Amino acid sequence: MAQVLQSISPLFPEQAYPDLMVGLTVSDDAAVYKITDDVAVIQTLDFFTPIVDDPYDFGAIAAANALSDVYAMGGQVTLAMNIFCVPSDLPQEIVGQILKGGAEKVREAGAVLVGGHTVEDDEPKFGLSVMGTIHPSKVQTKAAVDSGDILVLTKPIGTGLISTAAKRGKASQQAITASTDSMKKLNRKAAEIFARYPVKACTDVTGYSLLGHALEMAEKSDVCMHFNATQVPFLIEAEDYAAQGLFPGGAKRNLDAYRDEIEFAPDLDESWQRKLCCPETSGGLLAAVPKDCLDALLTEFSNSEEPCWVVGYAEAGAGIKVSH
Ligand SMILES: Nc1ncnc2c1ncn2[C@@H]1O[C@H](COP(=O)(O)OP(=O)(O)OP(=O)(O)O)[C@@H](O)[C@H]1O
Ligand SMILES: [Mg+2]
Repeated sequence: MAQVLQSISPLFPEQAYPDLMVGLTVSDDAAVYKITDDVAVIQTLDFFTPIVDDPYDFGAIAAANALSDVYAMGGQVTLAMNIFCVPSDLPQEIVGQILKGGAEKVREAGAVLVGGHTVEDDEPKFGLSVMGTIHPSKVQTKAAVDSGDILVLTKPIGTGLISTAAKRGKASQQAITASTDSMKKLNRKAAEIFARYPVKACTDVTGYSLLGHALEMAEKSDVCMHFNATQVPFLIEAEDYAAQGLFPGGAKRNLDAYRDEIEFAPDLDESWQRKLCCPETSGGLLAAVPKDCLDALLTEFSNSEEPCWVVGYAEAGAGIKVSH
């Protein structure tokens, strides 16, 4: 996609839009446009096909996922609009449940749903267009990781493994519930805590996987991001499903795409490598935290009963290194 976008980004040269802080050329989790010296708007949209059976949960997950890109930029959400593709024979009850799941998530985020657009389609698709706000000096990007920063992650990974196991009838109800709850969880509180500290670099972990999104940050920031594999948190039973080979197709695709830029320790076998490159849905925030505020930040996460794991650090160099 990045290559295709290069063909349209010259139509909008940066110098012609001095108030555009993040757009096509920079490319990040969301676009950011400065309105005044104190306020910038954040704009993003996301939608996808059902990834769970329950229509309410699907709506809630799609909404949490769409809202997440505003949180990844460090902002708060203000307005949301539904994007809805509906098969003509989908029962009204299911249509209503998808919309309700999304709307209740928008309200939980403190935003207001103000409209949307619906088209008929063979396969249902749902998501949101979201507007948020942020102080221009507080914008967090993928390009601002500094050597010496500590890498933290706010949700366990493994949603792709559990979804694949569920599709093949191999996942426990406990694992399916844990994964659904994780995907429905807003990144709001985590983003609010990051915003109280000098955190400049953040993204959310989604389809390109933990290491894929980290690689984007490493490349844009000109640093090497070093992960300790055993510090990476996994959802319950996700690693068991990996041991059974229940990887989604995207795990190998991601790994093949990034293999040249990732140096794995020799004892991290193909299964480990795929686990860390497995696509996630509505994952947590991956942030780079300056070392001198790490303890205070972790204490605040702990006091707020919000999870946050230290998973690595940034150092001089390039690409990704993963040790055991
Ligand atoms: N069709 C498109 N036209 C213009 N820009 C696009 C298009 N598709 C993606 N982009 C831009 O490419 C960048 C990456 O998009 P993507 O949706 O993969 O974002 P992400 O934040 O990495 O993933 P996620 O939305 O799952 O968190 C974003 O800046 C997005 O606005
Ligand atoms: Mg994102």
